[in-house]
Amino acid sequence: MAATIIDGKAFAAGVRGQVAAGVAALKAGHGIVPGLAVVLVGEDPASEVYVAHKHQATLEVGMRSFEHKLAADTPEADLFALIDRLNADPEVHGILCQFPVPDHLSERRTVARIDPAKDVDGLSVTNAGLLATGERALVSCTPLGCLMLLRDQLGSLSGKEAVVIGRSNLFGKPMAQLLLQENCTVTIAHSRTTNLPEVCARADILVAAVGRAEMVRGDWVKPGATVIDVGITRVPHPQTPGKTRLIGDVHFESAVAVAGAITPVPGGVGPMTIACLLANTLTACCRAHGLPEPEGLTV
Ligand SMILES: NC(=O)C1=CN([C@@H]2O[C@H](COP(=O)(O)OP(=O)(O)OC[C@H]3O[C@@H](n4cnc5c(N)ncnc54)[C@H](OP(=O)(O)O)[C@@H]3O)[C@@H](O)[C@H]2O)C=CC1
Ligand SMILES: Nc1nc(=O)c2c([nH]1)NC[C@@H]1CN(c3ccc(C(=O)N[C@@H](CCC(=O)O)C(=O)O)cc3)C=[N+]21
Repeated sequence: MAATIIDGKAFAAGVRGQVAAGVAALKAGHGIVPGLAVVLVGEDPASEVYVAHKHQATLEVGMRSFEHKLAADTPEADLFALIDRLNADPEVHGILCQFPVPDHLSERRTVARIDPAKDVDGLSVTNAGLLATGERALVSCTPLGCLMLLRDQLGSLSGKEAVVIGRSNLFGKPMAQLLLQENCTVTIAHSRTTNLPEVCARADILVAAVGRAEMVRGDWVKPGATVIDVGITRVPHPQTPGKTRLIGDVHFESAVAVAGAITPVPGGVGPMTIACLLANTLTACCRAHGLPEPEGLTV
């Protein structure tokens, strides 16, 4: 039987609808408008596209969007002065600094400068620690989005074998923490893992976040498994010169024949990342004002 193709685009539209309802309720009940600030340093074209998407999506759910584009040679002190202003600004409830940043800046130091209560990427040591100890955190958007898709697809995840390929702070580690919290038996694989195909073949839930196009083949997938493809590689479009297309970490054609359910690229995890960024901004805003958080948008 062919796999279910998980429609992340449609699911994300539902999440954005819930966020919009929460924003409307905050406005009507309390006169509060959640605000998201996105900081982009330098002129990476891919990052500019994402930042434009985020800006549009933020406005569509009724939030304020503050875009800050800084020159590629911006000194760290200037970036930090901006972050300090955003930390202190009561109209800003979420702050995201788009990565990668130019080489003279440090992602670690940049994240550390952001107030953890406004860290809607969930990257700060505080939020990572809260997640790891099972306390209320702001959770990195992409893992949060993947968990929403998995719960929708599978219901309870308890007792399932989960394999996450990739161990980054932005995705792999928080994804593994969330799956552990859901009572999965979690394996984290990475570039030094031996026998990766065998490790993957154990997985009831296989999550790939590597950044290597079509690395995961159908014969690595356990029959009936749920496959979540996080990877995004941009390649030249085969037919249209000057255009690009996106490729996931999973070889879709071979995996779809074996899996029980699978996310496509594009239209799978990517749209959930942006929807969860908005959800996190609403959550941060509610917490900042001591108001109850909307159901279903946090873990
Ligand atoms: N759809 C979305 O919304 C998002 C998509 N992404 C995409 O997800 C992918 C991963 O992102 P991110 O986590 O930030 O990337 P990183 O580059 O930070 O991490 C990649 C991970 O993959 C591991 N890896 C590399 N090569 C192999 C290999 N041959 N076999 C097994 N593991 C390997 C690395 O291992 P090691 O630690 O040993 O080096 C590392 O842990 C990228 O394609 C990115 O574009 C990211 C965020 C959001
Ligand atoms: N601080 C920080 N936080 C991030 O979360 C972060 C980041 N930096 N840097 C880059 C990566 C990548 N990322 C994506 C977001 C949305 C899509 C997305 O919307 N993808 C659509 C397609 C978009 C298109 O067509 O270009 C899809 O997969 O269907 C993809 C990737 C967030 N990232």
